[in-house]
Amino acid sequence: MIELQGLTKHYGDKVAVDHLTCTVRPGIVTGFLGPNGAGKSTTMRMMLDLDNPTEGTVRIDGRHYRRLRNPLTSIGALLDAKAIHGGRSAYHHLLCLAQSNGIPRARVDEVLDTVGLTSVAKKRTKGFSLGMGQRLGIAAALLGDPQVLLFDEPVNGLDPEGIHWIRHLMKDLAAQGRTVFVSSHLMSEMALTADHLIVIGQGRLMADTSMAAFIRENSRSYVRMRSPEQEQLRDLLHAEGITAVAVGDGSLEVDGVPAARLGEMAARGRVVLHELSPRQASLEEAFMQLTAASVEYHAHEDRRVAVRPPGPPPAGPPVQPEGWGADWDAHRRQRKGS
Ligand SMILES: Nc1ncnc2c1ncn2[C@@H]1O[C@H](COP(=O)(O)OP(=O)(O)OP(=O)(O)O)[C@@H](O)[C@H]1O
Repeated sequence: MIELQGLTKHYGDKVAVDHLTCTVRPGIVTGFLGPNGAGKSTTMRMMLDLDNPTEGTVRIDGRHYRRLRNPLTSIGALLDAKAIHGGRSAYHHLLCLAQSNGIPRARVDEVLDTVGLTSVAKKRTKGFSLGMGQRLGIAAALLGDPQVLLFDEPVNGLDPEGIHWIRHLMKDLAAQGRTVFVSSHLMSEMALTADHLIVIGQGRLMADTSMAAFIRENSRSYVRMRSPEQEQLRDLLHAEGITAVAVGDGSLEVDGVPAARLGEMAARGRVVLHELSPRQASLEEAFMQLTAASVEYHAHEDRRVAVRPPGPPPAGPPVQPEGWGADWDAHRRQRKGS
């Protein structure tokens, strides 16, 4: 597990991480969320001893990072996939890491196979597309077969197939009993991957809870009802002391009463229902609700309009990864499709 105790980081006057105390447990995927500038990357860097805390400690399976004999065999991390020597091949990049950490050479082939890079293992990494770079970074994280894994924005640059792959990889790693700690700005992806969430805002802990509890506690749940006899339905509910709020699209919203009870009431009152649906806010809504006050940079309404005018997006060329890496990605997709 990873234990943070009063972890704090100052950059001059700026408090990037502020007395963070929490434990990241094994056997589950723990998501790490926070608005831009909340201190996620700084926290992850301190976990890996790449930055010194101003105060507080980080322990990996009970030890400080510097006390780990071969760190890669205890903790693996994907922080910045671009931080690779471009002149080296994927194979040599991993081999250097293996040799300096006492990891057998055979493991290099294994992890290349796991991330699907075997066919390009001898190519120089400077030709790699964004998605291939991410896969290579993940291979490096897995190299020492560590019990603890950190992934900072792991789905960055991956196509839908790659995103699906990393989601299942993280779940499998957790199911093997490992500690998996992952940050992402993609809320829909986080909702599908993480079992537990640690949320920070302006460096401070805001939530340390299960995904289900986080959504329940930070969002509104209600039941949506639609009826061709809306007035009768409202009167019926009113008679039972229930307030139904009419929303623009002709439906009613009811807070705090289970859908089953509302359905039974409508049946007893012989009111026809066209819709009776319990609604729960998404992770994104719950996250925005919780962190609204701690967002460092807000978009200015006028500026946003200026940047993105109404109508279809301009017909410029899509941003594509350059070099033969792009071809490799396209071929891989084609192979999958055929
Ligand atoms: N080397 C540094 N020198 C000065 N300030 C820094 C440095 N690194 C980070 N900061 C500041 O510390 C705060 C936390 O930054 P950090 O990159 O950890 O946030 P983050 O949650 O990872 O953000 P994002 O989601 O945008 O990646 C920010 O206000 C940032 O400007």
